[in-house]
Amino acid sequence: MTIKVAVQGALGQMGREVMRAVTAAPDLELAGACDARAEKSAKFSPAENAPPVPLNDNLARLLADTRPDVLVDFSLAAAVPQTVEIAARAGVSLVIGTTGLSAQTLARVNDLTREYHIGAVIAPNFALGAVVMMELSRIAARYFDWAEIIELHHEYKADAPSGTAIATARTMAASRDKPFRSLDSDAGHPSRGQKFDGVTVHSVRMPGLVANQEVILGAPGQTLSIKHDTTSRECFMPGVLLAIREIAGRPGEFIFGLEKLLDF
Ligand SMILES: NC(=O)C1=CN([C@@H]2O[C@H](COP(=O)(O)OP(=O)(O)OC[C@H]3O[C@@H](n4cnc5c(N)ncnc54)[C@H](OP(=O)(O)O)[C@@H]3O)[C@@H](O)[C@H]2O)C=CC1
Ligand SMILES: O=C(O)C1=N[C@H](C(=O)O)C[C@H](O)C1
Repeated sequence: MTIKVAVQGALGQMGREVMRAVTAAPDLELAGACDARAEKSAKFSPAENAPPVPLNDNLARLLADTRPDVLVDFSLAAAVPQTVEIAARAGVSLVIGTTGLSAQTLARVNDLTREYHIGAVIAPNFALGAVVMMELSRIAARYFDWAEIIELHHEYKADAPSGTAIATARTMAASRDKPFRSLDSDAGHPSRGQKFDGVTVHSVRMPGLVANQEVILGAPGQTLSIKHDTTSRECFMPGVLLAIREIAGRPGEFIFGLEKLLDF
């Protein structure tokens, strides 16, 4: 059975990559594309030699016209609350990679999955290597009382810190039976970063980067560094396609984190 997919934020860096990956997958069909900048009802070609697909800046109209099974969203955090309401009412399941979402938005998506019998996967990072990095950091956090994260991204990134850094810090803290330690003298020194669940996070933004994260854990006499480097956005696609295929057959389920779909 072919799964019909629409993309929100289609003209962005990730949206374009998702359209290429969906077009190349034999079991998926790119049904339509939505973006804030799209000309209504325009048609455009998502990849070389690919057939044109409808491109619309009105999501409700696009979903009504093209009837996809799954909407993939890589857009802007502020746009997601409206997107999820429109998709749910249209009975379309969600795969969301947009970061910077509030706790209220996550809770609302959870409610919508049950109310409208749709599935939803939200993952701060779809790169399998990054998910492994987060899992290794979770395990290591039990054995080290000190931890800091340095995340480095391209200069166009809208949010800081990254969704991955926040999720990593939360997962690490949750795996421990006592809080992480840090210096009392950190207070009042902005260059010491920002704490999330006791883990200090530092954000670097500059051209030349895609996405990188290093988790450094410390204990007397030793440190452990766990690092993931993204060199192209292609790395997110196996995770995005996995999420599309899984959620198409899991109505009513809300899944946060790609690790829940992997065999850890
Ligand atoms: N989970 C993961 O694995 C990953 C997550 N991300 C996240 O994905 C998101 C997008 O990243 P990226 O592709 O680099 O960003 P881009 O800015 O390149 O793309 C976002 C696109 O969404 C469009 N957009 C903004 N507002 C709306 C709206 N209201 N309706 C429809 N489209 C809209 C933008 O249009 P315009 O430019 O006109 O504003 C733009 O075309 C970010 O939150 C990023 O953190 C990124 C990589 C991996
Ligand atoms: O904006 C990006 O580029 C990325 N965003 C995600 C995040 O905020 O963690 C995932 C990855 O780091 C790339």
